Amino acid sequence: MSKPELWVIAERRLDHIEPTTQQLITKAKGLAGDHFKTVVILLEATNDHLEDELKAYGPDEIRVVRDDRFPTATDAEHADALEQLVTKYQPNSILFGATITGRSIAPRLQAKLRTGLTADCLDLRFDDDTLVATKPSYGDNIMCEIICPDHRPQMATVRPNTFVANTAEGAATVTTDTITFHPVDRLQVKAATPVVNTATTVGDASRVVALGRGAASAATIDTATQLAEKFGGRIGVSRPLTDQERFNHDDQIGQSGNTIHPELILTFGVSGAVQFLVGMQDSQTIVAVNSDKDAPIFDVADYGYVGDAQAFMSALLAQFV
Ligand SMILES: Cc1cc2nc3c(=O)[nH]c(=O)nc-3n(C[C@H](O)[C@H](O)[C@H](O)COP(=O)(O)OP(=O)(O)OC[C@H]3O[C@@H](n4cnc5c(N)ncnc54)[C@H](O)[C@@H]3O)c2cc1C
Repeated sequence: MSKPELWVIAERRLDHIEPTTQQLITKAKGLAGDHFKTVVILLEATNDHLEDELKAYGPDEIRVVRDDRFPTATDAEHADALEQLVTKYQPNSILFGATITGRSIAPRLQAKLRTGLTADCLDLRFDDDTLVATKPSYGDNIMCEIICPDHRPQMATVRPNTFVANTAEGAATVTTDTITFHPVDRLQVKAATPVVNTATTVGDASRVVALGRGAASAATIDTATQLAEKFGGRIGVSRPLTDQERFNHDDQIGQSGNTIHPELILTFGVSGAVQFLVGMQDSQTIVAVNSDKDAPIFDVADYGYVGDAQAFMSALLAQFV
């Protein structure tokens, strides 16, 4: 019999919390309602205080386990520690970020617990106490809702940036717990060298100029680039444009690209296929320019203009001179 606890497994990135953790806390609080307690599980070194980066997001409890081996522990050692906590507390459900680390630890834990794990989810909801996890399936062509009716805990990994992190009222209780650290000798982390990655993806930008097949000429892309510079934003593209040499997967918005929530997105010549919309429809303000008045992008747009992308861009750019 599981307890009504919904867990988020906190992930460390260098000396900070990986932002997907905060996004998952906000989502978990929304899912929990009055029925579940949201608990963040944090494995950290004795002198770490990563819980300080989590409190503001308002989980009911942050359960901390401290051991100086955690920062360099292997994924197998993390999974072993988590198994001990799950056995002790019997949570109803556990959420991980679908990051490289989350994708490695979650299935190890799932195999130990002999339960179900839905990977790379794009949405979550509860049907009573059954977690309904939505994920793209069959070559990403359909969205499947997957449940694990017979086993607990229910587990899911969630794609980064699928949900927005919001700070919340209420003080989280911080508790400490212990486990027995079982070293996995056949695998040892000898050193950890941070990879300095200065590359950004469209997911990092707060303002985005998004181009689709109706705005794909070299001249239009040049105008869009100037516009993005004026806005202090970044170019993003629909999938067809990743065929062009100047764009790649880091620039792609959508189901098989990046999920983004910028404060402003201007879309030009994008039809609004569901695979594109799922990656940007939660943007704060959406402006759409399309020559087809019936294009589905207008269904999600706050402001729409029916007409030529290049003409609109040039007119907008002229306002900055
Ligand atoms: C498994 C799978 C995963 C996918 N993942 C993604 C994904 O992550 N991201 C993604 O984007 N797509 C994805 N797709 C593809 C998606 O289905 C669409 O084909 C794609 O989004 C269409 O891109 P588009 O809107 O640029 O092009 P189109 O659908 O061809 O639309 C072009 C638009 O431009 C308008 N237009 C034409 N000329 C002008 C002009 N001069 N001025 C203004 N407007 C003009 C047209 O009216 C039209 O609406 C995926 C598909 C599959 C099957």
